[in-house]
Amino acid sequence: MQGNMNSEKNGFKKRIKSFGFAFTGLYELVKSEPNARIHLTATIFAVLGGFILRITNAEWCIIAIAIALVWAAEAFNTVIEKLVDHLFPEYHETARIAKDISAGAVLVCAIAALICGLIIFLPKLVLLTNF
Ligand SMILES: Nc1ncnc2c1ncn2[C@@H]1O[C@H](COP(=O)(O)OP(=O)(O)OP(=O)(O)O)[C@@H](O)[C@H]1O
Repeated sequence: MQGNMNSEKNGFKKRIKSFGFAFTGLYELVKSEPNARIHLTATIFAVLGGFILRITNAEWCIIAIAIALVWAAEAFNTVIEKLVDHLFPEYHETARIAKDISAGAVLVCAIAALICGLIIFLPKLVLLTNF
């Protein structure tokens, strides 16, 4: 029983620590990647825009998914870049292809997020400027 409780405690502590590592990872991402700082700026604008233009719950869900998609793609792209740089310090065709495909994935997500943002915010901005 005592052993169980201890392992649960350790398990809970471990979960908290894991959250800490995950936040450190996000901090490293923003610190080391200029693109991540662009995503951060876009995220702040999207959230502020959401409040100012009073978007609906469904629109918030779409914006949240779009933001998460871009951040996740950028994070995985950075991981791939770092691993590729470690494995192939010199020019290598495999490294080029891996990095280009990974960058392509970010581009696809960013374009989708931009389209969602335009569809949601543009009509509201037009209405706002008309009155
Ligand atoms: N070791 C390598 N071998 C071959 N080509 C490479 C290598 N490293 C980078 N490249 C090529 O250079 C491009 C840019 O790589 P780099 O590591 O500078 O990424 P980046 O443009 O800085 O990406 P990000 O802006 O997302 O950090 C890659 O997409 C790839 O085409």
